[in-house]
Amino acid sequence: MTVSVSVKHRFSGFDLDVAFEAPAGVTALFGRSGSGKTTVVQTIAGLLRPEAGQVAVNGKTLFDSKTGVWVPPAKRRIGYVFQEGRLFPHLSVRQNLRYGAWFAKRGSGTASFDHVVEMLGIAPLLERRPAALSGGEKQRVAIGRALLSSPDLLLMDEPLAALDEARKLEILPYLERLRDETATPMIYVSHTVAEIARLATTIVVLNDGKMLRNGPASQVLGDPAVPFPLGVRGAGALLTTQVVAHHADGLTELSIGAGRLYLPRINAAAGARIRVRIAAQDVVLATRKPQEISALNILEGRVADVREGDGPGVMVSVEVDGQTVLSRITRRSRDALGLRIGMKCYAITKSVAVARDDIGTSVE
Ligand SMILES: Nc1ncnc2c1ncn2[C@@H]1O[C@H](COP(=O)(O)OP(=O)(O)OP(=O)(O)O)[C@@H](O)[C@H]1O
Repeated sequence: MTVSVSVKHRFSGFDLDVAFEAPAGVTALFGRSGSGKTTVVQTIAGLLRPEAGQVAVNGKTLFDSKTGVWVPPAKRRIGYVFQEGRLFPHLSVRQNLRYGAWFAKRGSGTASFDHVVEMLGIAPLLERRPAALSGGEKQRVAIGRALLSSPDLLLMDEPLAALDEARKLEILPYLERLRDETATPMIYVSHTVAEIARLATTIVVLNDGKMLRNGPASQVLGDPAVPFPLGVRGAGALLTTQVVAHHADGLTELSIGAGRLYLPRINAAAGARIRVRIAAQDVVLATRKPQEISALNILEGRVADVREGDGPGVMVSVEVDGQTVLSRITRRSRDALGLRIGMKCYAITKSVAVARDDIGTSVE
């Protein structure tokens, strides 16, 4: 199942020109406010007819400016989840969900009501009206309703933007399950790097209507050239690790090759694959293995890249067992350490520096 998008459109003062393929899994459209994310999603949904280009889902052409093909939105078999759930207020949760199922072609429905309800944890809510749900619960119901229409593609436009931090953390595991347990490809819009790092299989970075990068999540987030247009504070590499053990002092031990990470307890069984995003600004570098230091995470690697930005900082890529850790340090520190590509070095972070919402599950 792939989604192929190539669209050009002009608003006064804004030129959109974007082309990408979204393979199975979650493709995140990522970029600053006004970069064109929603406009792209609207062209896929059929809510905006672009001036030129093509949109195809699973080989089926939905729009082609050359041949004049234009499938109207209601016929596209695309589920759309907006910032706020937009549930029917006069219907119960069960009826809202049934409304989604009603749209599924008879016999073509791949999503079973019970499975969707279980996966999103909404069984206790079925008889309630939307007014009696929290923001996070409403979003879970909205996602369930979209899934039950058995769409070929699920579009989610900042589905967590209206939620506070606690609600976001509550809903992210459900979205991870959705990614891992359904075959429905998803296009997920966000400008929050932590959300993208948790969920994305593929990342498309947009900037001012143009595509800046497109590739597997760990590659894009680990690319030192990407963070600058997005703001250095958001920079951080994505690591795939494996749970080794849970320790009595409340720490979970994760492996990354021969290296070890110790993080505050993670709720996952030994052997589980866990995604961890480590913010570049939280990584300290040393050229000799530090002794008598409180930071628990000391990963041995090699300098793979050193990139200067406009300010006093540089972004250093450290290769650790085939994966990349990014570290943002000053030029002064780079010079003091004499960092050069190929040099052995140690990437150090505190266990408590890794935020809860930067730890997810991973199946790749
Ligand atoms: N109907 C419209 N008419 C004119 N300009 C528009 C229209 N819709 C969007 N734009 C402009 O297109 C640009 C991209 O908007 P878009 O909503 O796609 O950005 P976005 O990346 O989704 O932003 P945000 O994260 O703030 O939602 C903006 O400059 C916006 O003002």
